[in-house]
Amino acid sequence: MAISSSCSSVKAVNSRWTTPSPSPVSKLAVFHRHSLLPNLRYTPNVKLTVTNASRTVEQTTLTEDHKFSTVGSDQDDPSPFPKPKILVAEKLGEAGVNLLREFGDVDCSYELSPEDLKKKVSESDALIVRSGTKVTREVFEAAQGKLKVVGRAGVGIDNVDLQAATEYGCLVVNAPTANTVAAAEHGIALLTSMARNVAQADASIKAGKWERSKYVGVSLVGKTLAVMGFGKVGTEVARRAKGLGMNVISHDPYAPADRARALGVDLVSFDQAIATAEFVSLHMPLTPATKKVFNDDTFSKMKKGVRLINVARGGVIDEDALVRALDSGIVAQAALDVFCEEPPSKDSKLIQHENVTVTPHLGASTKEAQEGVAIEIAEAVAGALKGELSATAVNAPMVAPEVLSELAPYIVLAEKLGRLAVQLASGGKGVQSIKVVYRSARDRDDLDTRLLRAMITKGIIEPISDSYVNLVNADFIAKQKGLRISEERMVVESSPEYPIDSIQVQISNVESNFAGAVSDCGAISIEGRVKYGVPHLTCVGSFSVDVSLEGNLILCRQVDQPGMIGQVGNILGKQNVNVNFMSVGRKVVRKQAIMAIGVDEEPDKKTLERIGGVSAIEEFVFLKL
Ligand SMILES: NC(=O)c1ccc[n+]([C@@H]2O[C@H](COP(=O)([O-])OP(=O)(O)OC[C@H]3O[C@@H](n4cnc5c(N)ncnc54)[C@H](O)[C@@H]3O)[C@@H](O)[C@H]2O)c1
Ligand SMILES: O=C(O)[C@H](O)COP(=O)(O)O
Repeated sequence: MAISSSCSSVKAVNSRWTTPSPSPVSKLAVFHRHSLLPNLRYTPNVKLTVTNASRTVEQTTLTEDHKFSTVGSDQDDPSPFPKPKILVAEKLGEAGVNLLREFGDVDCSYELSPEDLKKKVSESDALIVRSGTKVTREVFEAAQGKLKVVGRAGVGIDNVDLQAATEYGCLVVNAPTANTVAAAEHGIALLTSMARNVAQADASIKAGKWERSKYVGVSLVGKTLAVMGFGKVGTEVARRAKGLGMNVISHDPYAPADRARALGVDLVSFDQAIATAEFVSLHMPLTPATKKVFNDDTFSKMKKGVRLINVARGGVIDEDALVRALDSGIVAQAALDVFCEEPPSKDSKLIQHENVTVTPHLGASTKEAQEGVAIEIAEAVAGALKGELSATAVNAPMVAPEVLSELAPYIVLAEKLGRLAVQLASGGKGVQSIKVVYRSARDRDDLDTRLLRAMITKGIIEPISDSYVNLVNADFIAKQKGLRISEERMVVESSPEYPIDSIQVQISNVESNFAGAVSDCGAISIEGRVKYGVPHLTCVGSFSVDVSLEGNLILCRQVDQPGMIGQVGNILGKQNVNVNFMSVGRKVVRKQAIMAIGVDEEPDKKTLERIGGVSAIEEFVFLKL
């Protein structure tokens, strides 16, 4: 479905006036106090100090429309806005909870029923979970856009419906590093205890038995371990297994071979790994591609008597097939920390199997890891609520802080250009086809435009719909609305010190309510630049102008003749409308010109009609920024 513009426009010819749509800025101002991607405004040289238990950072940064230039404890924050509500739905380390309390209202409610969870998220800005809570589409539906961030206090995000989160514009962040060592240590604990029957022997002796010959184990030294998934945990398991004298191979289609080689690990194919190894340890994520990847077929390819360790996700194994492989002796033993269903049913054949050792998803459960994870996720969630782009975002592009800070004024420019362009479109066909041209002196791959594209999309969509657009859902919403946004990079000769020379937004196949905005190629076209940190409109159609993008804008197409600035300025002045910028662009002297007037206030209908009544003015339009 294409979107149609119904923005305010006035034509001098027939003086038709349509009611302006409500200002998207006012709609968003409150909302943005604690939301991902605020209505960014660049205030050069503003210092932001973020202080928390683990670090103090000072950096030049963005502020929001309402000039929230400092973020800190309650005492420092004079903001009249309420604190964000953060629901912690599973046990989180104390240090993380304390960090969150400095920033928001924290509700620690554990073991919520799905119904209670849905009720609570509809009142929460952020939700923090571990692996025990299913954050389903229904949860996002129930939140009705209130939920801005889901924080997964751990690595695996298979319990969060990422597609639904993205559709609802909710950022998902995780804590991917703090439990790596704990998980690897648990993997090694399962490997060694399985090889020596520690758990079974312990149960036997507690049952009053003394079965020394029954529990003869196998040695690890010289045996081959296949690490399936050479990521963070897999790497640490490999490192430790090497220390135990094992020969380690690994399968991971995405891991760099040199990283493996540096540890003395050979990267091999899946089939080679499982056919060669005496021990197979699983460390891949649960994805559609890895679901039940260990099944009857793959077990049949394994070395007879193989031993299996799983501290990744239960779902990568077909559990019924594993029982069959254990019964047939293909798999001699299995040590499992994770299960398809958690907790597994008490009478599960797999759990009860005498050759299986189990733990209740304890991989990340060390004091150290839990404190680390809690701090990592608290920082990520608080940062996201402040509008920072998280380094651990799972469903949004990650933008490095230095890139963000450099792009800050261009982000504002991008949104304003999007907002202006869509207000220049009219007619029943609706906006469908948008082209953005970035002119830059930088190399092609040295400019990340995802954020700019998202902000242009936001600028285009928000004035004409009630969708809330942010970096997370911009592409999704654009697609849903039938918008095709293409991007083009043009390398120009200017200073590479600045990331972008200019941004041009073109809307094609649509009529305009201001013919002067239609360029020679038939598309509505506007262009802007950042000058001294301030976004400027520099081109309308094929006319050059130069007006700072602050307040609102009046564009007039007129005969280029003396006295025009005075006449229009007079009309505005009489109504106490302050002009903040004015620029006239023309192609041929004394022919046609475009006058761009930046105004602080919104002129009333009569004032605009008077401007339209000036005889040399052929058309004009009032645009909200
Ligand atoms: N049991 C626990 O408590 C616990 C603790 C931490 C992590 N985990 C789980 O361990 C797994 C690994 O965590 P991580 O932090 O190392 O993640 P990671 O993202 O660093 O590593 C995962 C690796 O798997 C690889 N991979 C993806 N698809 C693959 C495939 N088809 N075959 C082989 N490799 C594939 C990726 O390339 C990546 O290198 C995750 O499933 C995570 O949820 C469990
Ligand atoms: O993916 C993870 O980080 C681990 O599985 C840990 O899960 P947990 O937070 O539920 O212990």
